[in-house]
Amino acid sequence: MATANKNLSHYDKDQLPDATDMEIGIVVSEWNDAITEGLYQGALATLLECGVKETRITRWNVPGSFELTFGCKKMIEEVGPDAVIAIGSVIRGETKHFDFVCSATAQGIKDLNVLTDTPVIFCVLTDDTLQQAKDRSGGKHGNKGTEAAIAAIKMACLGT
Ligand SMILES: Nc1c(NC[C@H](O)[C@H](O)[C@H](O)CO)[nH]c(=O)[nH]c1=O
Ligand SMILES: CC(=O)[C@@H](O)COP(=O)(O)O
Repeated sequence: MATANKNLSHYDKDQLPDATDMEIGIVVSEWNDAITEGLYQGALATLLECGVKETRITRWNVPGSFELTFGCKKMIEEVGPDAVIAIGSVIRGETKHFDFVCSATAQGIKDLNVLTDTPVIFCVLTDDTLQQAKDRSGGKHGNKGTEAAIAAIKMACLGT
């Protein structure tokens, strides 16, 4: 289902696991920060609404989405959260750089999910236009940050 047919911010809090004792890490890319800040605010608000304590949410910034993999890896090693949310916004430019950044970031985050025992949530928008990014970070299609926070809560206690 395309995002255009689904509100990214829709969820039923009563259907979620108890998140009151969870430790959540959030690594935020500074590229397109107007977008990534919107994603971060969506994720933060949802985590707090679902009972995660603000003192147990750790935020680190990295320069761009390509650095999210290293930032999440370092967060896992040094903080040891129950889950990490990787937040980025990649917007297509004139060259193929978009394709390489998106692919490397997605593969790197996938690799962390395979190689570590900590779930890393892919909250990276990969848009052709700024408007598409705005629509998915608190706009008409909701906020992928909300979706990512819900995924983090669910994955943090998977199998327990
Ligand atoms: N163009 C975008 C980038 N580019 C920067 C890379 O992510 C990386 O920081 C650089 O190549 C140095 O390693 N990053 C984004 O997050 N979004 C973009 O639109
Ligand atoms: C995703 C990017 O790296 C891109 O925004 C850079 O723009 P350009 O391809 O015009 O150099």
